[in-house]
Amino acid sequence: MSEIAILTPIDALIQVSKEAAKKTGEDVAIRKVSFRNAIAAAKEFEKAGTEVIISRGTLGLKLIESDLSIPVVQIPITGYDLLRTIKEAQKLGQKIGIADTRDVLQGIQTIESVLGFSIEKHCIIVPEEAEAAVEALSKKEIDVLIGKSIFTNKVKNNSIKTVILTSGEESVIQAIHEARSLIEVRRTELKRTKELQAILDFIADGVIAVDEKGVITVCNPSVYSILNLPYDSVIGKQIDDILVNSQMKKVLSTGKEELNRIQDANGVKVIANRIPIRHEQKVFGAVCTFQEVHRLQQQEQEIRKKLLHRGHVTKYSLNNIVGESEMYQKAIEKVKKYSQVDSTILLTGETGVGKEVFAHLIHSFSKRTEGPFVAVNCAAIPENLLESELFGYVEGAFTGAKKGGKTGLFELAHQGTIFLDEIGELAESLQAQLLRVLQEGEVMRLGDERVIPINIRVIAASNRDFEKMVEDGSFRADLYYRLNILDIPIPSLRERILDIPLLCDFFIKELEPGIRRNIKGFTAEAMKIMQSYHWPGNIRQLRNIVERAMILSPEKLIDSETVLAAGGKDFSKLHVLKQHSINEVDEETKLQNYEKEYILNVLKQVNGNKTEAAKILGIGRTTLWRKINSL
Ligand SMILES: Nc1ncnc2c1ncn2[C@@H]1O[C@H](COP(=O)(O)OP(=O)(O)OP(=O)(O)O)[C@@H](O)[C@H]1O
Repeated sequence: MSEIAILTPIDALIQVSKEAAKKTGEDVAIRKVSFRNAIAAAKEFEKAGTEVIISRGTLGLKLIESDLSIPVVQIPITGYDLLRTIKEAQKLGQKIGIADTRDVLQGIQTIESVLGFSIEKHCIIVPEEAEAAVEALSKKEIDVLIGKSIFTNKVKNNSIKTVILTSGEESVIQAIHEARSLIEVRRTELKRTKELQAILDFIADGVIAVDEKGVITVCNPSVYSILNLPYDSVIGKQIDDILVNSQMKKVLSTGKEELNRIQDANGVKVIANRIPIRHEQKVFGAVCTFQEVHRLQQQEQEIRKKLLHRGHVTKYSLNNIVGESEMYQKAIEKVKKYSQVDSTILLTGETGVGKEVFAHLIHSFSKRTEGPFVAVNCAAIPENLLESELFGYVEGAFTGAKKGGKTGLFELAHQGTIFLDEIGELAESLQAQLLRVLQEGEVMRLGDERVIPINIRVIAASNRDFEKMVEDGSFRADLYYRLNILDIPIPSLRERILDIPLLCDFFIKELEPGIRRNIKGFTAEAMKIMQSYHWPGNIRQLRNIVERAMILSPEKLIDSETVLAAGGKDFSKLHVLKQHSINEVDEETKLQNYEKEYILNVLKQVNGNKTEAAKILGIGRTTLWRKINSL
């Protein structure tokens, strides 16, 4: 189908159009139509794919005003057409009259001055004035009437000759060129509209635009899904009928943008941006983009998880923790029960008993398991740094603050669990801040005034005696009660010596690939030694000694000599014990005495350096401090 079609009732123009089309090289469909069937014919062309209709005169106007959705180009009456027609009229008579619209008559005025004679002119505005125009010109005793067919048809006086004013080849060529440029412009526009449509269809944000009266003109699919509206149901409607409290009318009247506003949109919490659309200082519409807060939080969570996939996920499950003793199993039962609720948990127990392992377990059993697990050792980070680590900061909050600021660990734990190890070491000022986080469920970055709501579960752990700390005022009582909603005391290894063989087997298997020694286990005597030690460093210390014994052992079975060598200074007193037969001595007193002697020995060796001593003993500095105090 031709992209351009010329429709006209004038035979002469059909012929001219054929010649013109040939000269332009365009494939143009040319059809003779009557006034009555012109619109139907144009629609047929439109349906078949024609992109522009060309016509002229009153028929052209009729097509322009019709409901065709493709453009109509008018063939102009050029000065050349006028000149040609006047020359023809001169051959028929002396006094020439013309009836036409103002623009055509203006062209006549220029020609009159060139030709040196005047023409009677009658200006009309609508075709219905044709008859009156002809009558008025007749009264002026003209010999020839120049005009379009609607005028010449109306001449009743036989003495007046007529010449139809029509467009020549040049004018038709001009119209064909115009039609071609229109096609190109429309195609570019269409491409742009399609691109824009694809963007609007694809983006997850809801986009809604209104005109200056608040009538919805654009609405993308996300709007329907976020607001739960039937598809395609809002275009042409008033924004306030669709979105309660849309605030769009306010933006239209003030011309001021509104950014990052959290609001309720038909029951859905969204974060919205609204901006006015301006042209030459005049607001003629507004656009609103919005996102679902819930979705935003989910995405944020995903990003956080991806950025932090190392270190902020749980490492332990029930498969890699060992313990069959009744006490230990009771603690595990508590883990399973408490993990189902969101209340704060306090884990207590000596260093190395597995408090962090328990925290991981609680997280993985809880409904937060897909969220982050953030572990913070409050004793390992200096007090002045801990605040900014926990709460984060905004750019410029203090000298040395990173560009762009920093997300705090509380924020990073959003939708997950934060494990605050060694909570007993938390400075007083931070104790107050932590209490606020627990009570309000929100944090504020250093240097910022904005409050960030967070949804976290707090697990705290300590090997300190909280009741004593609360009593002597070094730990806030209110914070202690807040943390201690649910408590899980984890038994020391000393209290579950029956688990020692199991743990030894477990560590042998775990360490084997790294050490590359085929170790089968411990001799009975060696195991007895392991079970008679008081294990101040608990499971962590046991693991270290098993590793050392595996390396030192000349045989597949680790014997007592190897165990004592692996235990080194830790086990030196046990050597004596072994000679006495371990079962004869009262276990408790025996262990306490050994521990005392042992600690003093180590301290002596390192000239009283407690950090060094704690390292050798396999216990934390605070545990060592407590033990020295009770010597
Ligand atoms: N039940 C268990 N089975 C196997 N290994 C365990 C178990 N409990 C703890 N461990 C191991 O013991 C070591 C110490 O555990 P963890 O760090 O959880 O102790 P902690 O009580 O948090 O110590 P601290 O008070 O010094 O921070 C880790 O290497 C852990 O893998």
